[in-house]
Amino acid sequence: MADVRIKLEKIQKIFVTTQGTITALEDINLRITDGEFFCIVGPSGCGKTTLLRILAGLETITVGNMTIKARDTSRPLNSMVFQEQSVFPWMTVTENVEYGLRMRKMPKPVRRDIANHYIEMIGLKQFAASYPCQLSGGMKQRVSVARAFANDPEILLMDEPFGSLDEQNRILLQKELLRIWEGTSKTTVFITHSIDEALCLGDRILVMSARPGTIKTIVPVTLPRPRDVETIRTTPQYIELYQTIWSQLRDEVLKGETGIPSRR
Ligand SMILES: Nc1ncnc2c1ncn2[C@@H]1O[C@H](COP(=O)(O)OP(=O)(O)OP(=O)(O)O)[C@@H](O)[C@H]1O
Repeated sequence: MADVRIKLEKIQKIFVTTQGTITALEDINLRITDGEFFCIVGPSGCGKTTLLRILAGLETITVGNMTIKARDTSRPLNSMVFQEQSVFPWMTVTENVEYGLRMRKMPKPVRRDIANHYIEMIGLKQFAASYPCQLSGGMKQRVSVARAFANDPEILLMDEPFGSLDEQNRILLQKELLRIWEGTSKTTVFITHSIDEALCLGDRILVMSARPGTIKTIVPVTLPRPRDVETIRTTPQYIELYQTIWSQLRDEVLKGETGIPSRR
């Protein structure tokens, strides 16, 4: 069995605002193993981003413990990909992709090789010298994904990275992400609003409750790998898993909207 990479114990997160306190997360106990693709779904405002920001070290924990095992201290602990395009507009595609490596003072020829490798993998070789303003939204998001992988972090944190893309671009990027991830087996935590996306990509799916976000259930995705995102949706196994997750999520979405659980 793979080593535990991320361990969260009894995590609680309370935000203190001028209007009062907001309990965003409550009693989160979680173990994510090395190389796992771990997806998180949950109703809007249930604390998904807060949880990811805690993992990234961008948010403090009110109560509880977090342990992230680092194998190699010369590598960054994490890289984050956001929903909004977060490329630097004044840098070319290559400069964007190699940014983290440059910050780590990696020699230029080495970082160029790594950047070129990922630029090729995301299909932007012809645009390597282009600036973000010359790229479409989907292409810019590809650059963010390539930069995150080029950085070679211990864990990859993705907050709805394809949420703003159209259906066609989303499918293409899911395929590319799967291909790169399958080649690196990098521990990945991926937030999405889409059960479909979580099923196409994930090894396990955490369904969170409405705020305060707790762990409602964790569903292992038993679909075989390598996965073809175009055909997997038609399998009976996929349909069964979809229904299992939706039945858990539906009540929480309704609770989030109305404050009361559904009768169904
Ligand atoms: N810095 C902050 N200060 C105060 N409250 C916050 C802060 N960040 C998040 N919250 C609150 O914590 C709760 C969880 O927010 P969070 O953004 O983590 O949810 P989410 O599940 O990612 O939502 P969505 O799916 O809509 O992006 C919300 O009620 C939000 O208003």
